[in-house]
Amino acid sequence: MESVTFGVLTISDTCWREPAKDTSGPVLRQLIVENFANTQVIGNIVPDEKDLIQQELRKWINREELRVILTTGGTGFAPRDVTPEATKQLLEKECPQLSMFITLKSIKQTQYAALSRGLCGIAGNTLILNLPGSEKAVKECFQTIRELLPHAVHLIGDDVSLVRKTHEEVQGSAPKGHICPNKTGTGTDSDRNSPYPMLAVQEVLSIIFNTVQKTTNLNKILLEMKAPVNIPPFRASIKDGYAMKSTGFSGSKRVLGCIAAGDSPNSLPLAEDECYKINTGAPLPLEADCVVQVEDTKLLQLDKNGQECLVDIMLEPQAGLDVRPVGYDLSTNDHIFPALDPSPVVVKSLLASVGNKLVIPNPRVAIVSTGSELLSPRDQLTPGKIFDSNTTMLTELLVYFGYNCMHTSVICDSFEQTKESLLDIFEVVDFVICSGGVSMGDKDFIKSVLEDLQFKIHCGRVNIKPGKPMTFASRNDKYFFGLPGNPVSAFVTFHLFALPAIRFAAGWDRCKCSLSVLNVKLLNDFSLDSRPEFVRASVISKSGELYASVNGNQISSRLQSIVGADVLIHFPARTTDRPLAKAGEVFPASVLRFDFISKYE
Ligand SMILES: Nc1nc2c(c(=O)[nH]1)N[C@H]1C(S)=C(S)[C@@H](COP(=O)(O)OP(=O)(O)OC[C@H]3O[C@@H](n4cnc5c(N)ncnc54)[C@H](O)[C@@H]3O)O[C@H]1N2
Ligand code: MOO
Ligand SMILES: [Mg+2]
Repeated sequence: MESVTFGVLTISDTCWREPAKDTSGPVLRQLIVENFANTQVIGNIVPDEKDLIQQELRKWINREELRVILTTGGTGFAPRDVTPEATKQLLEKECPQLSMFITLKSIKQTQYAALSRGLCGIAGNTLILNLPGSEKAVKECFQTIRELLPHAVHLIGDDVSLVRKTHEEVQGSAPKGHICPNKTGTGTDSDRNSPYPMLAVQEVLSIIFNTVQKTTNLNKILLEMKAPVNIPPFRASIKDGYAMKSTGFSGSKRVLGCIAAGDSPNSLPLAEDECYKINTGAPLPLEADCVVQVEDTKLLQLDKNGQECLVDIMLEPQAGLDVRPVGYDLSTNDHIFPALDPSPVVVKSLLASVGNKLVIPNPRVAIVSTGSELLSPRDQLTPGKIFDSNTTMLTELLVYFGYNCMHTSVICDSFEQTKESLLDIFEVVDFVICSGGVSMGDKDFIKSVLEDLQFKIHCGRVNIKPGKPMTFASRNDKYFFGLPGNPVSAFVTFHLFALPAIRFAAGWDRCKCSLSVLNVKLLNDFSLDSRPEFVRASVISKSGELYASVNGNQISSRLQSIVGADVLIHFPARTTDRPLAKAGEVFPASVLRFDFISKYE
């Protein structure tokens, strides 16, 4: 619950006199910290005096960032119990259902809960809850309200993004259903808001990982794989030089011939004053056991054909010198992969090195672009039309990350044609990465087609900029990503959601599926948006420290913002406290490409 402060006020004459006796206050503070990451908690103790209670409450209510006050004590029937009376006068709105809810839950533990008079209500942007004084009661009440608090704070602050964030941060038992943020409606004429809740990025990723099935258990396959051959399969020379017996000495030796890489190992007799000229990687003659590099020799004589026939070996030969024994790099039955590395470059190269015919099955992916306005980049531009950049961009991104695109198509904005095409395409692929047609327009048919095809729409909106209407749906082991049509939205959501899903299906570990994240220092101020924003930026390395410069106008239609985009900076949503990301501040950023530094200064 970033930038939210809780206040815990212990109200008790005894504790005020002897603070060590206050156990409920510290317990509450601890519960808050344990349950809501990144929150601040302040605490104080006041006696059962109405004025003093109100004085402290007012101070806290006036603090903008202090959004929840939990009082403990002074709620009972004793003459000096005045917490509810002190609280009531400060409240702008009472929340009797919340007090009733707490009481109903507490009564299940003890009937004495009926003797607590605690109030709940709102003052300014602060929620105030009167909890009883006993440590046990405080713990029980906290459990009761724990899951309601983020939503309550969000509603009071009218801040959709904050509740998303805080909701995720409720540790352990976050509700499985989604909190419905404001502006979620039925999508009907009388309520034209999107019926899809805006999910947080992490929430969508969890859904994806819990939905997508691995097409192959890459880790298991790779870790269990044993080498069917030795590398090298023969004793190989490490140098260009002369192969000989180490039992011979330095001095002049007759050159019996030349052995090149690819020659089969010779088993001819070899005397101590004889040698073979040999190349790096060539097999040693059976009787030789060392190589002396050409730099440590001198040519003494050529024969009449111009071939070397006598050389001076200038150093003492030693057994094993510059020889790679059989299986030195990898022995038969050794594990081929000493560790997990999902990189297709690594996996395919190592498999090639052992002559393994195994092909690791990758997910079958199709790229689909929707839009009646789309023309192939090869066509002539005509009025009202635009060139289709998404098909090329998404196909190239797939290839860049090591996957094949099995199929591409461009579909016009028609329900029937979209439905028919998707049906056909899903016959041959596991994943469709589609762009366009997922927002609120009457030609945006993707979601209704998915429903018609009995796909489950797991996500219809994400709380990010760009990419809000990103849609993820599945049916059995078929997966659909509806990326928004705006080219930059498609670019960003491909990296954030589609790529991790494909990698996961391909057998990658969850933690490796998303792009790597590093910290960058911002070079210029940037106005934060009401949605968390993923901003294209170039990385500049200044004496080894990484800085980021935002790539111009970030409107989601402007594909130019991906030029020189090394990273996507993760900016949090704007809050009243923090409208700006300031130059010099450090932010996490997802690395978009392997060569991710644009400039060294
Ligand atoms: N009433 C609302 N309208 C819109 C909302 C909203 O919440 N309420 N969301 C906006 C956001 S955010 C985005 S992003 C877009 C997403 O739109 P769609 O996914 O429905 O995509 P289209 O409407 O088909 O196209 C949007 C835009 O992108 C251009 N486009 C589409 N495909 C391609 C392509 N292959 N190559 C190049 N350009 C493409 C298309 O021409 C449109 O200009 O919706 C907002 N609307
Ligand atoms: O989310 Mo849209 O992707 O901002 O333009
Ligand atoms: Mg649209």
